[in-house]
Amino acid sequence: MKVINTIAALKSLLEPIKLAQQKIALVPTMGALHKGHVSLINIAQQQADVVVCSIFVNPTQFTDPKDLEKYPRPLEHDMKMLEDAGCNVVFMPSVTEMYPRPEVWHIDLGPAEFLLEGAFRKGHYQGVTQIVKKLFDAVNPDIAFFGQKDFQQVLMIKNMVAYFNMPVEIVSCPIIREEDGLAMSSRNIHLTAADRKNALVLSRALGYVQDNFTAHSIPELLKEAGKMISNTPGVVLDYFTIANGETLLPEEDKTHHPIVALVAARVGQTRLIDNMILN
Ligand SMILES: Nc1ncnc2c1ncn2[C@@H]1O[C@H](COP(=O)(O)OP(=O)(O)OP(=O)(O)O)[C@@H](O)[C@H]1O
Ligand SMILES: CC(C)(CO)[C@@H](O)C(=O)[O-]
Ligand code: BAL
Repeated sequence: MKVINTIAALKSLLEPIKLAQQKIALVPTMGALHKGHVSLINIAQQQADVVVCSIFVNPTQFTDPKDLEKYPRPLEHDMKMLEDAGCNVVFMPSVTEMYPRPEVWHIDLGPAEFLLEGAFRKGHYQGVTQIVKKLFDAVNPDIAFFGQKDFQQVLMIKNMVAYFNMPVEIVSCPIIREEDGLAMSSRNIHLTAADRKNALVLSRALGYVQDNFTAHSIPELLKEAGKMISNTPGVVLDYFTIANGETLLPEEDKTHHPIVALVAARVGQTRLIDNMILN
């Protein structure tokens, strides 16, 4: 496994591979790797010749400075996970490597930018697309893999790729969960034992909605899920919605496809997100 810290070194490693017409995959991450990230690498390995994983805690997508400051950075653990997963290249740049000078970034990501996560983390998707564009320019991948856990992020990245007309295929990969259903997330490390128990209500409420999607109306499903969450101590709901999977607007027509239930909540001091596709 090669560990690379600069764009120049990355380009000189990857350009001959690209010229030899080998397929290059990119798995962008912010580190603190878990089985969810490994699953993205494993899916990438099935579809490409060379897998590059980037680890970069991107400051421009954080809207809460405390969230950025306490973001976990367990470097040795990450290197071992990537080595064990058989990752070919790790790209781990510094902040100045990615942002050598002040820059203005703003692109039109469509109206869904301002909904859900975009409403609670203002400017978040400008920061995400800014760094993903830089990573795509540095790696020049044929294909890039993202988790469905960040459902809105995948939509925003697809919109960014369309905006710049970039020749990169974007693949959304299934959510990997703990045995009891909690979606794996780097931020789960911040949960206390009580939070960890309370956090289960998120996947349970989503599971309830998924299991009962044909039997009940959307307002009934939302009411029941809302009740489940508000009856759980220590959980403060930001949103629970049943939405059109393309516009992210609340969906009323059950025949539309895809429909997705999305949730975000603060569990103790930790903000978690999760979702399930319903049809
Ligand atoms: N449980 C999961 N299953 C599948 N993919 C995941 C999972 N968790 C994260 N990913 C994906 O891994 C990629 C890198 O995510 P990131 O490094 O932010 O990890 P994270 O666990 O989502 O952390 P965070 O606490 O920031 O939400 C993203 O495309 C994300 O959607
Ligand atoms: C895509 C990403 C690596 C960009 O910083 C980040 O938003 C993430 O980890 O999901
Ligand atoms: N996994 C999405 C990145 C973030 O929360 O900033």
